[in-house]
Amino acid sequence: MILQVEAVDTFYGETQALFGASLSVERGKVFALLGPNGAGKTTMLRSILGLTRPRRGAVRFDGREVTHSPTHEIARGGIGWVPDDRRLCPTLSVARNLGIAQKRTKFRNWTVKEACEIFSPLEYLMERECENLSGGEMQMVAIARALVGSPGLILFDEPSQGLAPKIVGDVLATIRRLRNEGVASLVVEQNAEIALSVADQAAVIDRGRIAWSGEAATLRDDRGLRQRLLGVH
Ligand SMILES: Nc1ncnc2c1ncn2[C@@H]1O[C@H](COP(=O)(O)OP(=O)(O)OP(=O)(O)O)[C@@H](O)[C@H]1O
Repeated sequence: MILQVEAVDTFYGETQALFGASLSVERGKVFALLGPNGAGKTTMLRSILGLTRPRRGAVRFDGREVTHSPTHEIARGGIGWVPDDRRLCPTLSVARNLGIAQKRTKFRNWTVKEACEIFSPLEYLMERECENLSGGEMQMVAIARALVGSPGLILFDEPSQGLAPKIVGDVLATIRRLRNEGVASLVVEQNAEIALSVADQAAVIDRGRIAWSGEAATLRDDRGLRQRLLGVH
C-alpha cells in the first residue's frame, strides 16, 4: 500500500467531520472516494496532508507514519495535490508555475519537459500567464504541477468540477496515463460515474463515515448498490 488512513477522527473546532474513517490506496492504482456534498471528502484529503490534522487515528504514506509531520514534509515525501480551485500563481507563466514546483523524491523524478510531453498542449502555453488560461488549461497545469513534484500519489479534489465534458475526458485519460507510469491517484468526486470509470478501488463516505469500500467494478456494475449508497443510477 502506498497510503493507509487508519480510523481518523478529524474536527473543525468542536465539529467532527470524520468518524473513524479508514482507506488504503495500492501502489500505482486509482482509488475513488465518492459521496455527496459535505460528506467529508475534502476533509479526508486535508487530513492526509496535515492541513487539518486528525485528532485520533493514523496516516501512513509509503510505510512511514506521517500523522504528525508538517505538511511541507508530507508533500516532499511524494504526495501531490490537485485542489479543486487549482491554486496556480495567476501572474506567473505556466513555465514558472511548473519550475517552482519541481522536486526530486524517491519516486520517478519528472522534469518540466517530461510532464509537458504527457500534456502535449502545454508546450504551446509555457509563456502564458496562468490568469489568462481557460478552466481546462488551468486544470492541466495543476496536474502537471503535481507531477513535477515527482509524486508516488496524487490527490485529486473534484477534478471534473466546472469542466466541459471533453476536458473531463482529457483529465480522465491523464489519470489513466499516470497510472501506466506507476503514479497512484486518490480521486475525490461527487460524480460517481466519472470517478468509477478510472478507478480500481472505491469507497463511499457518508456524513464522515466510510459506508462502503471495495472494488470499483463492483460499484460500477451494480446499479442497485450504487442507488442505495449514492442515490444515483
Ligand atoms: N473550515 C471548516 N469549518 C467548519 N466546518 C467545516 C469546514 N470545512 C468543512 N466543514 C464541515 O465538515 C464537513 C465535511 O466537509 P467537506 O468539505 O470535507 O465535505 P465534502 O465531501 O468535500 O463536500 P463538498 O463536495 O461539498 O466539498 C461538512 O459538514 C462541512 O460543513
